[in-house]
Amino acid sequence: MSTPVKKVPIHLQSSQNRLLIRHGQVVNEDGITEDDVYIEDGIIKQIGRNLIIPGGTRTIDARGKYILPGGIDPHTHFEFEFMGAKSVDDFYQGTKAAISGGTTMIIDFAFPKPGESILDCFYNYRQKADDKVCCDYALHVCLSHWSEQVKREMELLTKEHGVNSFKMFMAYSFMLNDGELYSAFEQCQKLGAVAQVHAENGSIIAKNVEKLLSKGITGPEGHELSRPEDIEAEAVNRACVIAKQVECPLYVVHVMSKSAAEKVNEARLRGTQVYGETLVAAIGTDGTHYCSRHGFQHAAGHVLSPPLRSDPSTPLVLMNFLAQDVLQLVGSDNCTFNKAQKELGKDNFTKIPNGVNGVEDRMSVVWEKGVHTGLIDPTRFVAITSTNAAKIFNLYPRKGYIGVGSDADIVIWNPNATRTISAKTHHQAVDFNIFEGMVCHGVPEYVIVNGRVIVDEGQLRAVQGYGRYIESPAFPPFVYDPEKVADLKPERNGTVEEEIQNIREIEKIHLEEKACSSPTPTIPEGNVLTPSGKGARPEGQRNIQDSSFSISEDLDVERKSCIRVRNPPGGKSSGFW
Ligand SMILES: NC(=O)NCCC(=O)O
Ligand SMILES: [Zn+2]
Ligand SMILES: [Zn+2]
Repeated sequence: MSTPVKKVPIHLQSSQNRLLIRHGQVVNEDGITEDDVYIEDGIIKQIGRNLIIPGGTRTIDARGKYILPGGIDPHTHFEFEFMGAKSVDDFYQGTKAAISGGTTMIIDFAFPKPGESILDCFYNYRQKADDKVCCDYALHVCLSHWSEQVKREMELLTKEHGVNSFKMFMAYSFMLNDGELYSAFEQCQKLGAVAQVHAENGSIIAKNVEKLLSKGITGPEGHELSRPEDIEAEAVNRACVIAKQVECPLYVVHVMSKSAAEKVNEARLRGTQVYGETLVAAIGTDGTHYCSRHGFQHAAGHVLSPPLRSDPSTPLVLMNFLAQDVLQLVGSDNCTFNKAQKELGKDNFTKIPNGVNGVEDRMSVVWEKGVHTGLIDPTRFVAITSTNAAKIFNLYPRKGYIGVGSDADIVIWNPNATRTISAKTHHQAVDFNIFEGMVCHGVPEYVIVNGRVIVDEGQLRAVQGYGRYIESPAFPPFVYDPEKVADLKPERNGTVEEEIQNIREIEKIHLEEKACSSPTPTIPEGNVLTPSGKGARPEGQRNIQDSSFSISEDLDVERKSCIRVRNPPGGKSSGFW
């Protein structure tokens, strides 16, 4: 099977006019300026004051508003067949919802079906997505087993298909063991790819599940009990240790707990090249929703893995970690199942399809919890919702940046407007929203995707098939060569074409070095994504208490009251606790 060639509809082939955005505050991760932005043919052509532009150009007045790089959601699962169900947001509905919330690019995970090769899986995802996506997209590829064939196909995907990231699981039936992780990371390093891990200790989860079910705990509250923080933290630490052995850059997806984030931080301080992604779910809600008093539908609607944490301080702590560069980015892990699909686990929490919404609300919730509360400023907001993803996956400065030569993926953000999140009004296909009722300050009033105004004064006009597959080249310099790129910051008013050229040069050198079997490039130590000093954690915030607990440990009365024991063995009430 060959890569599908995408046909661009005739009405989208010509330049979608010209656009001038005036009087806004242009926000990049490194600063804010008051400038006008002129767009032509989907590309930012000029930035500055008193620009000379052709007559008849549409003008948007952004006075009092921010002009942000469109959000990049590095973690979605559209139309994903998982745990006996298929996620209901497909590539059309999912990307449409993304745009309505200010996200202009998504990176989905191609996950192979049983027996499917990763190459065929990639082709099949292209086939599913290309004609549906309303915004640009890229693909990570999941390794659901390890073999010589997988190893060969990783090379093809990296060299010929623009895949530069591979996700491996440390839990679920398709988890890799430590030796396999080692080999897979080694191959990633050789190819200039980023290794991604779902970090939870699958063997211990299996034991905990067995114990919980035997005690009659079958409801959604069992989900978090079977997967406590320690189990996440242990796997994060192990993945970091393995990555360090082979000097492979590591990206920990969905960091959900304080203890796991601490492990990412410890590894970074030790000089491991590791990046931590948390989820909008983790900073916008918490694991108290698993309590049985909420009823099955509500609790099951919050089930994802790793789970939301019952320690209610977790969202704030994770937001602080994002502020301090302990964590680098926020994804959505949008993997939506309707209430009827969640019912698959009515009698056994292990059968509840794992996943929640987030692609539409990610930007608003991060703004609300981060910028509106004063924990971060708009530049850090841009870094954690867009720029860092672009850097790690080698899309920068084409994406994640407002500069001359960058794609015109732009959001005009009104920090004073509010909206209330609800499943009744969201654009997603799913019939539940984990942020139901949350009032968010900060609304995307205009969303420009490749130069087209798709959200226009709040009105959504998404175009099916308008998005493109974007190749993610190997050896992202921000990951593989941080010292070289440190001096290459694009000039805001200059051109980024030169910058892109520089980056391509660095990639070329790496590829040539690899071809000559030269020694492995050394991975410089420490934080590479933010200006110096930003990553340093202020004194006094280092010893945040680890609140994880073991399922054999006594729980407080409040937690116990959240657990419903069904069919206790021998008809007695459970003596589990
Ligand atoms: N996170 C989750 O529960 N569902 C999506 C699959 C994954 O990312 O592990
Ligand atoms: Zn995962
Ligand atoms: Zn995921």
